[in-house]
Amino acid sequence: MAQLSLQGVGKTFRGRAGAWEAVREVCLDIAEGEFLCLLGTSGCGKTTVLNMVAGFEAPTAGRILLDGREVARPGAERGVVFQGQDSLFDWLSALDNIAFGLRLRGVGRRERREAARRYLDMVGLGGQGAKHPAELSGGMKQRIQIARALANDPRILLMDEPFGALDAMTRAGLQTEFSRIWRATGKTVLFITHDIEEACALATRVAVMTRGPGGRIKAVLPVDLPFPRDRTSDAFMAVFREVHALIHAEIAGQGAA
Ligand SMILES: Nc1ncnc2c1ncn2[C@@H]1O[C@H](COP(=O)(O)OP(=O)(O)OP(=O)(O)O)[C@@H](O)[C@H]1O
Repeated sequence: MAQLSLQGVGKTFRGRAGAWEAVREVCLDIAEGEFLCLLGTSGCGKTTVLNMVAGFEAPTAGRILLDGREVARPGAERGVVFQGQDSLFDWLSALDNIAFGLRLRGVGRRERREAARRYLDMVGLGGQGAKHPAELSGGMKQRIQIARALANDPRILLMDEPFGALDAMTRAGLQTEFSRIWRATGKTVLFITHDIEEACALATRVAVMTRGPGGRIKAVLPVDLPFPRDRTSDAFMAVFREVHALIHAEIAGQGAA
């Protein structure tokens, strides 16, 4: 049984501007420990899908099952890492930001400090836990967000373009590190991106969406390449080209055919 199953999921927003169909009939089965990248052009509905899996939004069609049970609300077994770096609490140190969820769950001070230190080390920021968000670079803040999500020990990480706002070199470095962390922890990851290279570097499967409105899953491609991945290898280039062709058909408007 898939850990996470999206079955004919649709979302139509209704507001003052009228109805807007963001996604239509999205079907996806994600196995435990998988790294699935949801890739698509801007506005195709990627964030909408992630928000529904997170339980922030309810589907208007179909259903989402987690371990066979319908998702109705957010839950601690799903950790979310957002786009950008604004979700950290400015008034808390890096360490206290990481420990925040544990504190809410009533974990004792010593235990949560130990856990926070462990995850701070894991994201390569050991010894920098006393710094506040204003004293951290963009890449460091994203590492803290990842550490904070991991500290809650979720079964699934939901990540919405977590490296999108970073410069190319920082982004590539964090991709490599996060891939290592994923392999070490065995978490299931649903990762949203519009970056083809990022998807090919990280994913075990890439799900390509059609362009919006009413974005659907156009194709799901397995990326059967060993980790750590060599982005200059012929095999990597071949996968990149395949995904690129699917995405560019969408940009050129041939996708619906
Ligand atoms: N709350 C909302 N009310 C109305 N329309 C919405 C709402 N949220 C999203 N939409 C619309 O749904 C469509 C999909 O938006 P979504 O943010 O899911 O796309 P995306 O693929 O994540 O885009 P991007 O890559 O640019 O972040 C867009 O046309 C957007 O305007």
